[in-house]
Amino acid sequence: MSSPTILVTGGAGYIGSHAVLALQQAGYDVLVLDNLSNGHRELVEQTLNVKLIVGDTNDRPLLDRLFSETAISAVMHFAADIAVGESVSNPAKYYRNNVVGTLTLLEAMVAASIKQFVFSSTCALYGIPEFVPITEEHPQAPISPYAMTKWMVERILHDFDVAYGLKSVAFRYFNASGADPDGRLGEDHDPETHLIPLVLLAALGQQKSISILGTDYPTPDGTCIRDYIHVSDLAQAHVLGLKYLLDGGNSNVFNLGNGNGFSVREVIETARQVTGRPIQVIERDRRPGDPPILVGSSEKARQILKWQPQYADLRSILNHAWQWHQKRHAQQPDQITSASEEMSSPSIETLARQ
Ligand SMILES: NC(=O)c1ccc[n+]([C@@H]2O[C@H](COP(=O)([O-])OP(=O)(O)OC[C@H]3O[C@@H](n4cnc5c(N)ncnc54)[C@H](O)[C@@H]3O)[C@@H](O)[C@H]2O)c1
Ligand SMILES: O=c1ccn([C@@H]2O[C@H](COP(=O)(O)OP(=O)(O)O[C@H]3O[C@H](CO)[C@H](O)[C@H](O)[C@H]3O)[C@@H](O)[C@H]2O)c(=O)[nH]1
Repeated sequence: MSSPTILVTGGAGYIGSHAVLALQQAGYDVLVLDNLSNGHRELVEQTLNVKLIVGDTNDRPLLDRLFSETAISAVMHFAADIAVGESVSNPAKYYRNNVVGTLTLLEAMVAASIKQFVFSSTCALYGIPEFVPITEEHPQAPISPYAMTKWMVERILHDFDVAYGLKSVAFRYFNASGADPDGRLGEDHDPETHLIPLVLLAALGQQKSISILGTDYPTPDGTCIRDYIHVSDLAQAHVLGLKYLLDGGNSNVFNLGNGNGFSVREVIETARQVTGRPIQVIERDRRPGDPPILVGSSEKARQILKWQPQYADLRSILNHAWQWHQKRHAQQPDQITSASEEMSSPSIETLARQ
């Protein structure tokens, strides 16, 4: 019997490419659909050796053709625009790509009778937490258009189950980070907005400094606290979520985090220790749309999916990311644009502790 074929949208991106690798290792056949707006062709075609269809989730005729030509068992949907700050200044882009694009994909799936869907949601839909660690029952109150797009898709998924029997698992990730422990894949966005890669780029000398975006949050050191989750652990959860659906599981939502919060300052300090390099810091104003603290409980995923993260400590996350960044920038010594470099001028400037 041949293996089920899984369509991975956004498989040329950061988390999607790690999921493709995990799916391959679990014995699935994989097909990637990616418009390469933020992804990497060579990652799919060379590193992962998987067929890439360069196309858009908004392209319904393409999706219809794809679903009629290939027997797809399930869809794993990573394709989206992902920058919280940009979603505040350009919400139209986010509602179109993340909501309309997903709706188009779901309608094509229903038309083709493909009934299993794994979705990249976000902990950002909880908004400013009323309690931590955040469980799946925590009230939802998104504070950015990005988070609102994920909230809307989760509502659509609920209604598509009731009306069309489409079964879904939505994973609400906390902060995806780290890189494949064997160094094959990593985080490669341009412009880069995420803290950990930007800190490591500063350690590498690819960025002059790292900006701390807000030092007046109601947290012990004034900087935002996040729950960093290793991308390979996320990928493993997706394989388990897929199996759960293919085994006949009902639609469900799961948090994916480690339950430990680290402040921006703590991440930078740990990065100094892991890399052994000085990292210069500039303190700037807050970035719009950032909740002060996001830390999650993933007990539900552990119990129902039997998910067991392998790399739960921040040092492993930073270490794997550091290995990958060193390799990546040794090959291509280019300069990555940091989204925060284009933001407001610094309020205070501090040189890093060495
Ligand atoms: N990175 C995180 O910490 C995080 C946290 C929570 C949720 N997520 C979600 O996880 C998913 C993947 O995030 P990532 O960090 O890997 O992002 P990424 O930008 O690296 O990957 C997204 C991929 O989707 C592709 N894409 C975008 N729009 C598309 C479209 N309309 N059609 C086809 N391809 C399209 C891009 O080219 C890119 O390769 C996203 O849905 C994101 O919202 C990420
Ligand atoms: O140069 C930077 C970049 C980020 N930060 C801070 O570091 C923390 C983490 O920021 P990231 O951009 O790395 O991650 P986010 O928490 O904003 O976003 C991630 O988690 C979100 C959920 O909160 C979304 O799902 C989003 O897609 C995903 O990238 C935030 O407090 C942010 O303000 C800085 O201080 N300096």
